[in-house]
Amino acid sequence: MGSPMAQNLIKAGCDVTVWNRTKSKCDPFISLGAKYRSSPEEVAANCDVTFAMLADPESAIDVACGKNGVLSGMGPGKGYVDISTVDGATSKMINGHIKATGALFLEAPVSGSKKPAEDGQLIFLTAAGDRSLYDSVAPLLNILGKSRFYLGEVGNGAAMKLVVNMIMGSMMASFSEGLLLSKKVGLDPNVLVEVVAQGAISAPMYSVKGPSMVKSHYPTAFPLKHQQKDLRLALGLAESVSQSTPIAAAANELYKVAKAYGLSDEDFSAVIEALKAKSDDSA
Ligand SMILES: NC(=O)C1=CN([C@@H]2O[C@H](COP(=O)(O)OP(=O)(O)OC[C@H]3O[C@@H](n4cnc5c(N)ncnc54)[C@H](OP(=O)(O)O)[C@@H]3O)[C@@H](O)[C@H]2O)C=CC1
Ligand SMILES: O=CCCC(=O)O
Repeated sequence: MGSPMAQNLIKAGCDVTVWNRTKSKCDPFISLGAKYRSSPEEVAANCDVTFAMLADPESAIDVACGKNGVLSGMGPGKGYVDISTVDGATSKMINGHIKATGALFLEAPVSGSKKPAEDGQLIFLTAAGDRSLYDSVAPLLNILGKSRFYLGEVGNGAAMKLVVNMIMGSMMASFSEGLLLSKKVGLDPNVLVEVVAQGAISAPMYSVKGPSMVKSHYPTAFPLKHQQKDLRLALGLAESVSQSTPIAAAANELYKVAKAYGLSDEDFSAVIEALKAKSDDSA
């Protein structure tokens, strides 16, 4: 996700500096004119605003607060925008450390996957205690996304993102059950995809991913391991307020099974494979 976003900023004429743990992934951007720095600290020290797009809470904390991390390069007049999908506690912790340097922090997870990222059509779910950074990076968010919601206190953006992805993970698990059931009772799952697309439960996700799921193809847009991470974090959020989420809990178990089958880096629609395996077990 970080790659298409960086590319869009470069194409828009922004002065971009990049860093990634696996350096080779920076090479295409260096060819496009971006500068390269050898650590998150160096990036932060040399830029007014630093964007981060990282896998999970652990990597977000490590890159922000670890050795040669963003914190060491932060200070007054600078801003840090974390786009990674993390939990509210992680976001608040990073916010606290960034603010202590005199810099500003914006939590800005996104809805929308690889294609919307390439097309600059992401939906930003932003939240920060300090609105001035939100206002100053608005032109950059407008390059990367088609809409943005300012949600107030840090933690609200993470919570919104987790609720959205909790729904998405359950929807995909349910759709997978429907595809397999239709096939088992002698229906054509391709026709099911068409029927669903015409009615009240239509969703771009079903129309885009359904045809390839029928062919057992799962080209990765949103890695399954990240969907399971988001369900796990959403269940933690629900528990923190004693909200019952039995559907999401069941979906999470299915994604865990899919991970155990080695599907972590496939698209999250590969969760259907876990159901196929379960059906085979009980046959
Ligand atoms: N894909 C999608 O459709 C969407 C994803 N998201 C969220 O965005 C984030 C990124 O997703 P995506 O780009 O798909 O994921 P990827 O797994 O493709 O990329 C993860 C990035 O995190 C880096 N990383 C992982 N662990 C560490 C670490 N310990 N230290 C430093 N860097 C690390 C990786 O570096 P390296 O290249 O070295 O492995 C890579 O740059 C996730 O939080 C995901 O939930 C949000 C919206 C949509
Ligand atoms: O976090 C990933 C979301 C993927 C999407 O919104 O299509």
